[in-house]
Amino acid sequence: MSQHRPVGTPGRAGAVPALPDLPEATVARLPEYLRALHNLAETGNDTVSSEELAAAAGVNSAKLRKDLSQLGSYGTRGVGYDVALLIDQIEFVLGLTQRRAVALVGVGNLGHALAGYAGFVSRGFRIAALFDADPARVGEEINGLVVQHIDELPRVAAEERIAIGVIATPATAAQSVADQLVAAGVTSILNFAPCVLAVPDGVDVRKVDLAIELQILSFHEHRKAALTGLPPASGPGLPPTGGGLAAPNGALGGSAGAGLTALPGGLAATGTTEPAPTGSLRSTNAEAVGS
Ligand SMILES: NC(=O)c1ccc[n+]([C@@H]2O[C@H](COP(=O)([O-])OP(=O)(O)OC[C@H]3O[C@@H](n4cnc5c(N)ncnc54)[C@H](O)[C@@H]3O)[C@@H](O)[C@H]2O)c1
Repeated sequence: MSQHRPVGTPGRAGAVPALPDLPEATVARLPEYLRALHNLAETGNDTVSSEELAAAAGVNSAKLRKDLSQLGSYGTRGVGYDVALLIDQIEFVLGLTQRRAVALVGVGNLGHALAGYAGFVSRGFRIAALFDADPARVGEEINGLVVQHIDELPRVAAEERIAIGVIATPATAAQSVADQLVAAGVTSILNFAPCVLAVPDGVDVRKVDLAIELQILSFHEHRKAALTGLPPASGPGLPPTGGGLAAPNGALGGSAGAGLTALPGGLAATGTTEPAPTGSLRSTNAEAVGS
């Protein structure tokens, strides 16, 4: 007996299929399952157990079973999940059954790398247009696409039915670019600029900031050093600042490395990390990495 109960009815002309209202954390894990499933399919696997899929996706198997049950997918006892069917279900829920057109704004260092990234196409997206404000960049061809002036955005967005805008401009230009994208009808934005964007209701913003990811890893390094009492691997410390946070000396076993300075309220500052720029840590937009 098949234990897959598909949500909605993919492909039924004229019908708006029912979609489950999934927790954001589940939505964030679905692409991981999809990537693992595509790898399994490519290596000739027709079925997969929840344990195998969980290991391939790097999550806990109970969490995976719970996530997939919310899609109406329970697997078959003794057999596992049908790989092709689960790919279809996840792609349907993520809206990947149609190739969405993406516009990239800001074709500098990062924009060049993104424009040349083959992974977008294989994961269901089509970079349909590249824009920049610098006349020196307009007309340049990257991966078969010609960079257009940002003033062309409204026309091109309508012609290409742009669904998603990617911002790779300096932070100072990002809000104005977001406003232009929204005015052109774009309702989903992936923002690489280190700033918070204000957008109207109904517009989704995801933010990618590798520096924030590094800062989070830095916190864990910092904490490990405090717990073990070993000096951090990064070498000699900088002069203590009031901006850093660390565990209190006493509570975490005393000598947590050179430069650990007790602060009122059970926090301490070490001289081992530079203070984080406050702007980059204030975000109301969803983080696209590590959320
Ligand atoms: N998210 C991350 O992990 C990450 C990593 C690296 C860089 N960044 C950020 O990405 C952004 C781009 O970085 P970069 O190194 O590619 O910068 P860059 O200066 O090389 O490129 C920026 C491009 O944006 C264009 N631009 C500026 N204003 C514009 C406007 N109003 N409309 C259209 N185009 C405009 C410029 O002409 C330039 O070509 C920066 O905000 C940077 O901080 C983010």
